[in-house]
Amino acid sequence: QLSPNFYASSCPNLQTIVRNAMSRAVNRETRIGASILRLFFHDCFVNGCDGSILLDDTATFTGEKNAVPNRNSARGFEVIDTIKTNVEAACRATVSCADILALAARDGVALLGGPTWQVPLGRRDARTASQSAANNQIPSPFANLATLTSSFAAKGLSTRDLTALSGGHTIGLARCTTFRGRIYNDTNIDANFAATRRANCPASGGDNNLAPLDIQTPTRFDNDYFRNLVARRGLLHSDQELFNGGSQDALVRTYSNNPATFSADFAAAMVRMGNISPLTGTQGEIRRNCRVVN
Ligand code: HEM
Ligand SMILES: [Ca+2]
Ligand SMILES: [Ca+2]
Repeated sequence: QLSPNFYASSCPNLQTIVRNAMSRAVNRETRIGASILRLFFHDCFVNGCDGSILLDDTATFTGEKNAVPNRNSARGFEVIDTIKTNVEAACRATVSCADILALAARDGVALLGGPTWQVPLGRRDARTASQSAANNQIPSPFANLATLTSSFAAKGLSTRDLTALSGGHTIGLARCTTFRGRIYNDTNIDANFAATRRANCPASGGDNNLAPLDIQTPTRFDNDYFRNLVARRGLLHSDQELFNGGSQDALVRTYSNNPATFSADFAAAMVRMGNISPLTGTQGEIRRNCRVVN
């Protein structure tokens, strides 16, 4: 029951406000488009797209920011704060943080050269968060294809959605700790690529050293992620699971040869991910500050 026109009369300039702020943020740091896209994924996979990931921990409230997949990793919260401030100035107490995140993720992708799509709107913000759900329901970079498939199925997403959405790894960076096992132990990896990555990710130490998820075009939203997988240059173990002799090999090849198919599937899958159990109507609230419940 979300609709792209949800704020058409209550906040007619919403999309322009979000787009302008994202444009400034991406110009300042291209990685921010990637970071915001990931925030949206990590929001939607934990009790739906309800802005839960945006809530700060306090003495009496345990949020999701310190869950294992997010701690020292999730970033871009200041940009969401800026957008929220601008949106509140134009349309007080009207637009949810969950919807702002959905629009910002779409705009980040488009600003880095990727597809665009209409974002269904009308989500409301959670008054709760779940660190344990974040730990248990956000997929691990060490997972195999069967586990990734079931993580996505648990959210109503298909294996085709899994593969298309994993194409989000065409932008952004990962810490050594998330891919060390792959570059030292996996055998389904290009030897030169593994050597290149080991140079800045030692067998011990350097846990926070960064490497691009897409070695070719880390700041461009294109289909190079899939070309890398075919060349056995996936950075995460979970990435290469999509092209390792299993059910997704053919689709990875299709995306690697046909950027338009990837773009269309990615956009459609982003809408489906954005539909994961939203709060609507009188559920939840319109948070005034994305970091705290009203
Ligand atoms: C399929 C299961 C997935 C796994 C196991 C996974 C895992 C990871 C890991 C481990 C990182 C690096 C985090 C760090 O080192 O701090 C990362 C980064 C990233 N992920 Fe995923 N991810 C998955 C799916 C997705 C999806 C569906 C999207 C979006 C559609 C996405 C978008 C991103 C982006 C853009 C980054 C880079 C963020 C930045 O540079 O700040 N990922 N992912
Ligand atoms: Ca959530
Ligand atoms: Ca790329």
